[in-house]
Amino acid sequence: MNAYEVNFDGLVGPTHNYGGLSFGNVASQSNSQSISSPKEAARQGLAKMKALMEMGFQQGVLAPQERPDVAALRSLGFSGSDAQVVEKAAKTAMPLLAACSSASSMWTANACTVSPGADTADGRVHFTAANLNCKFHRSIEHPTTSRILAAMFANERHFAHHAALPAVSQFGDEGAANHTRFSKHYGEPGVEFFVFGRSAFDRRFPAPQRYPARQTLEASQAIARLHGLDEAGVVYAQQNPAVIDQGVFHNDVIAVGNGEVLFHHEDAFLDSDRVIAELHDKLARRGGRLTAVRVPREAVTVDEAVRSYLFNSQLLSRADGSMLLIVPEECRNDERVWRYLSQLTADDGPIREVKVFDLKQSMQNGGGPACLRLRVALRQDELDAVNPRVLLTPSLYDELVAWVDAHYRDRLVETDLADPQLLVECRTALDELTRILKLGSVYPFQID
Ligand SMILES: NCCC[C@H](NC(=O)CCC(=O)O)C(=O)O
Repeated sequence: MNAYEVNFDGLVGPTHNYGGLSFGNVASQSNSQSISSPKEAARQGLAKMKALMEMGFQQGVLAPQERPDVAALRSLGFSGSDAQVVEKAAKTAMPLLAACSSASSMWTANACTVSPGADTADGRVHFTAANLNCKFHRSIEHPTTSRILAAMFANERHFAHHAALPAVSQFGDEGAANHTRFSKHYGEPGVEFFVFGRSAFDRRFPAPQRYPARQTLEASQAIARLHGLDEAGVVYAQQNPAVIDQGVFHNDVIAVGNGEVLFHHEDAFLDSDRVIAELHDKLARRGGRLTAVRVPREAVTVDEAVRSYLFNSQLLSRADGSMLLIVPEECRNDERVWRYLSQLTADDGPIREVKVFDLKQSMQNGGGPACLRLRVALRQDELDAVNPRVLLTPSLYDELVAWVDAHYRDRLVETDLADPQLLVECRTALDELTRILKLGSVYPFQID
């Protein structure tokens, strides 16, 4: 039976702005208070989705969230009508309003962790929503994320959904950004690779000193248990704490894997040789042959990787078995990174082509091509069970562009978040979107 990797890209929400909310994420911190364009951001994301669809890849869409999150503000003590809640928060606690207004759910690599049916004990595709509890503005995403995933993958025979892990930092979980899967073919058992930043319960593991490690070993282990993964098909690795301290807040800022290929910086992991050897052995027992493309620091420094987002790329398998790398424009603007990429595709390795996309609006908040997509490997029968309206087609693309143009602002700054009209605009847009994508009622304003 055929099997595919389907990329579900996050549709950027109408409140996309630069709140400077993510300590440890260099782009988010340095672009704080810049002027954003929600419309341009959404269009840039849609252009990438369309391009992949036109290249023949399976492409899906994941809906944004209701923002400002009035329910979250109410839980923090703001009261009155919805408009009053927003006004009071703006007057007395602007940082909280900004946090409750972030469009951060666009980075769907952080929506959940997914294990394909070929890897799990019951043969179903398993999803665990990420609690994202390192940052308040992201910790409020998972209840709606769970409802949206349930509406997209609404078939109990094929899909199993798990609620987010306990909402404490000891089980800090950032979803697929710290998870990669290797396999010879998408429909066959593979090796799931979990990369964590620290251990919460075992003091023998080192930890970063400057910036937080968002993902814990214990969270990754819990997900492997929930999904019913076989130890023979699981590898855990600790991210190098030194690179977290240089701004690598998720593993997908320093490594990306697909099929039988791992593309990574030489400083990405602690005990790198052991990690690669274990991946190699476990994949070999699944009938695959790992190729690790290791980028030396002489070619690209960690700092250059963080600024260009070289590794926050999409590594895609083409029909002929070779691979294509989707990188952000920032890679072409960096002379050394671009030189490295030119050499990479000229060499005899698995990566034969590089395509560049302008994702500046998202990049300025630290979200590149890989952050913007959730990968779900599906066999044909599982793909047939997905809500068909969330799979991109030329006509859905046209509909979504028209929807963005009708509802999104061209420009947004922090003071605009205080405008109660923004909430009305957001709800009107999302109400229409749930009809376009046939999601049913998934937003708090639709169900409360
Ligand atoms: N995978 C990419 C995630 C980027 C995301 N940035 C943010 O939330 C920045 C939002 C702001 O600063 O407005 C994060 O750090 O989790």
